[in-house]
Amino acid sequence: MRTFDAIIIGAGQAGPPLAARFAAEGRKVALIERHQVGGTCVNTGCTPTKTMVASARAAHVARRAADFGVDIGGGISVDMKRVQARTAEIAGASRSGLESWLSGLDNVALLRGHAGFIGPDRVALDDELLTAPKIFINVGGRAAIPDIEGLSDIPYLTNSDMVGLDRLPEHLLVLGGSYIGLEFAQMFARFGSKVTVVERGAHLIGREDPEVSEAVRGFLEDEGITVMTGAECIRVERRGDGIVMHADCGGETRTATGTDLLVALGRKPNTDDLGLDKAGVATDGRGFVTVGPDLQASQPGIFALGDCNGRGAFTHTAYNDYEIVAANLFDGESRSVDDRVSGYALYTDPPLGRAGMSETEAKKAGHNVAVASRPMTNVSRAKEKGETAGLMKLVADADSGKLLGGAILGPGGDEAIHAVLNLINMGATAKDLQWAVPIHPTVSELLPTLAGGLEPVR
Ligand SMILES: Cc1cc2nc3c(=O)[nH]c(=O)nc-3n(C[C@H](O)[C@H](O)[C@H](O)COP(=O)(O)OP(=O)(O)OC[C@H]3O[C@@H](n4cnc5c(N)ncnc54)[C@H](O)[C@@H]3O)c2cc1C
Ligand SMILES: NC(=O)c1ccc[n+]([C@@H]2O[C@H](COP(=O)([O-])OP(=O)(O)OC[C@H]3O[C@@H](n4cnc5c(N)ncnc54)[C@H](O)[C@@H]3O)[C@@H](O)[C@H]2O)c1
Repeated sequence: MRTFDAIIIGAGQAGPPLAARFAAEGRKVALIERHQVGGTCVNTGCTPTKTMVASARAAHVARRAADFGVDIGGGISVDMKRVQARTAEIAGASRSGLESWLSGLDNVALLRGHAGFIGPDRVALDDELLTAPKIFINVGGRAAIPDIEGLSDIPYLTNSDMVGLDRLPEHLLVLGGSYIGLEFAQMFARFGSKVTVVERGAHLIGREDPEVSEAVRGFLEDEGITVMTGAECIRVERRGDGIVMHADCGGETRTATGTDLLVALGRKPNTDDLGLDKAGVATDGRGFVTVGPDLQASQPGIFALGDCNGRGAFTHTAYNDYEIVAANLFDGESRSVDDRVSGYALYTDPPLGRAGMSETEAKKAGHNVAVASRPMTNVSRAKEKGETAGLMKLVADADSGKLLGGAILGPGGDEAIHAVLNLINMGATAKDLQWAVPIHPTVSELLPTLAGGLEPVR
C-alpha cells in the first residue's frame, strides 16, 4: 500500500491546482486520472467548443462581408477537417502543457487509471492500493442520456463526439435547447448544416428570463435554425438513412427529421463507479456528492470539488472550489461555497454574459425588484458593429438599491458582464455604478445609464 498526504481523484479543473498547492506545502500527493488530463473543459468542453465557435464566427463574418462594404468574391465554404485540426491542436496543446507541468512537480505522483474507494481513507487504482488521510473527489461528469423511447436503438452524438467531428452533418437535430445544445446548434448552422433544436421546456435556456431566451431564439431563427419548444413526450426512430423525432403527448404530433442527432440534455456526475458506499460518502438523488459549505462530504476527510458536487457546472466554479479548499486547509481561512456569486456565459454569437440573479430568481428569493433594460438596437457600439441582436439588463433590490444581477446579450457580453459581476461581489449599489464614467463607445457604457433608470417591478 502506498501512503500519501492526499489523494486527488480526477485531473480536471480543481484537481491539478490542488495537487500543486499540496506539493508546494511539502506534502506528498497522488493525482489520479483515468482518461485525459484537463478533463471535460480542456478536451471535450470549453476549449474545443470555443475554438469551433471562433471558426463558425469567421465563416459568419465572411458571409456578411458585403454588409460592411467588403467584397471578398465567391462563396464561403468551410473545411471541417481543418476546423477539426485547429480544434485538436489548441485543445491538445492545453492538455499537454498541463500534463508536462504536473509531471514536473516535486511531490506530485500523476497516476493513470480508474480509481475507486475501498474505504474512507483508501483507494484502489487497478491492482494497487493507496491511502491518505485526505481524499479529494474531482471526477466531473458526462453527457446524461435520459430514457427516451427509441434512443438506445439509434446512433447519436454527444459533446465528446461533436468536438471530434470532421464532417458536416447534412441536418443536425439537437435534443436540448440549453447551453450545450445552443452553442453547437449555432456553430454547425454557420458551418453549413441545417439545424433543428428540440426543447421540452416552454423557452430555450429555461434558466434565463423569458425576454433573454426569446432574444436568443430570435437571432438563431434569423440564421435559419428551426426551434421547437414545448416538445414533450419525445421519441426517436431511424427511418432510412435519417432520424425522425416525434413530440407527441396524444394531442398534436410534431416531427423533425434529420441525418444526425446530438443529445444535449444535461450532465451526469461520474460518481456511479467510484465505490462511494465503501467510503460512507452520501450522494443526492442525482448522484452528486453531498457537500457542506466547505465542500467536505458526509465522510470527514473526503471533499468533492467541481461538477460532481452539484454546486457549480463551470470551469470557474470548479477552480473556485479548489481556491476555497486550499484557503481553508492552508491559509487559515473559513471560506464557504455559499458565498459564491453566480456568473457565466453562453457562447452563442452574440454571447450572453450573466451575473448574479435573473429577475425571476430575484423575485423568487423574496426581493422587491427594480429592473432596467435596453435593446442592443439602442446601443451605439452594437450599431457600429452591425450586431444589434440582444439586450442588456440590470436587476437590483428596490429597497436597498443593491445590485442583484445582470445580463448582457450582445457584442462582447461575456466580457462586459464582469463590470456587473465584480460590483455584485463587492456588495455595490446601483448608485455606485450610476456615477462611474465609462468609456465611449462601448457596450459597457450603458451600464451606468441602466443603473440610473432602474424601475421597481412587481
Ligand atoms: C460542451 C461543453 C462546453 C462547456 N463550455 C464551458 C465554458 O465555456 N465555460 C465553462 O466555465 N464551463 C464549460 N463547460 C463546463 C466545464 O467543462 C466543466 O464545468 C468543468 O470541466 C468541470 O471541471 P471538473 O474538474 O469538475 O471535472 P472534469 O473537467 O470533467 O474532470 C474530471 C476528471 O476526472 C476523471 N475521472 C472521473 N472519474 C475518475 C475515476 N474514477 N478515476 C480517475 N479519474 C477519474 C475524468 O476522466 C476527468 O478527466 C462546458 C462543458 C461542456 C460539456
Ligand atoms: N458556456 C458555458 O459555460 C457552458 C457551455 C456548455 C455547457 N456548460 C455546462 O454544462 C451543463 C450542461 O449543459 P446542457 O445544455 O447539456 O444541460 P442543461 O441542464 O443546461 O439543459 C438541458 C436541457 O435539456 C432539456 N431537456 C431535458 N430533457 C429533455 C427531453 N427529453 N427532450 C427535450 N429537451 C429536454 C431541458 O429542458 C434543458 O433545457 C450546464 O449546466 C453548463 O454549466 C457550460
